[in-house]
Amino acid sequence: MGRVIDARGLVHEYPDGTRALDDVSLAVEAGESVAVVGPNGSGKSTLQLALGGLVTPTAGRVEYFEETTDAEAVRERLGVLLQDPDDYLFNTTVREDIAYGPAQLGMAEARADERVAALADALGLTDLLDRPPFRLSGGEKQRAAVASVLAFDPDVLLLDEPLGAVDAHYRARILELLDAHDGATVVFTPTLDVVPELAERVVLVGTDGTVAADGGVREVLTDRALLDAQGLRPPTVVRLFEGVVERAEMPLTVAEGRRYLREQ
Ligand SMILES: Nc1ncnc2c1ncn2[C@@H]1O[C@H](COP(=O)(O)OP(=O)(O)OP(=O)(O)O)[C@@H](O)[C@H]1O
Repeated sequence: MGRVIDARGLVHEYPDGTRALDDVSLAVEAGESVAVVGPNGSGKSTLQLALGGLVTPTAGRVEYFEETTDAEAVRERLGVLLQDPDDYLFNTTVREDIAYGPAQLGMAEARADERVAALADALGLTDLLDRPPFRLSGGEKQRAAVASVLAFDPDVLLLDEPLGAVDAHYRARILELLDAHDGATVVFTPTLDVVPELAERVVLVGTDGTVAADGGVREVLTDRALLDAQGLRPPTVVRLFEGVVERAEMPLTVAEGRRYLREQ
């Protein structure tokens, strides 16, 4: 599939003059998993909206699948999850919400039912399928929104804070689902602790709306000066081992930290 997303020189200014993105370029290859991080208000959500074709940037352009710069032409291949789950859940029941994408794509009913059941099972929604979405808790809504995006099997997932409201159990489930989502390309906006669980690459959007860093997870998340300059803290595990372990050996996840300690 090659290059799935090729964003060049994105600038976005909201009508009130706020410049949310300033010359952001980002190329994402098929199968890559990229975490977009940055302080509050740096432009992460705006970047996801621009990548998803849901805002038209003031300048710059996004090319999809080396084919087109028209997001609408590839809409069914883009799975976009915005920050607020209420933007997705508008049907009468959770089941209809999850089945909505597959129905829009004309997926055969039996296959769509299967997908709804499998996702509901994986995300603990089976007993909630007949409920109206507005009667769900915050975490349940977020799980339902993630299910509704995964249901139609998009080639690229643009997920703005998909894990914010979910507890540790379902966070792990969602990460497993994303990891298993065959060949999908994922651009997601997680908290720093979660980044090494899924991403290989980190794009750090700075307070000024520019790309402050774009590199490997280890390179970016162990760069204290870089993170300090943006008011960010390294993941908890990195803070624990900072000054004790060289950057090149630094455990990035709890599992890696445990392994390191066992080997001492
Ligand atoms: N509709 C809007 N009108 C004007 N300014 C906006 C609008 N939406 C966002 N902004 C501004 O654009 C900048 C980037 O916002 P954005 O929501 O993209 O940041 P973010 O990195 O996702 O933040 P957070 O971590 O708080 O979710 C901020 O200064 C924000 O105040």
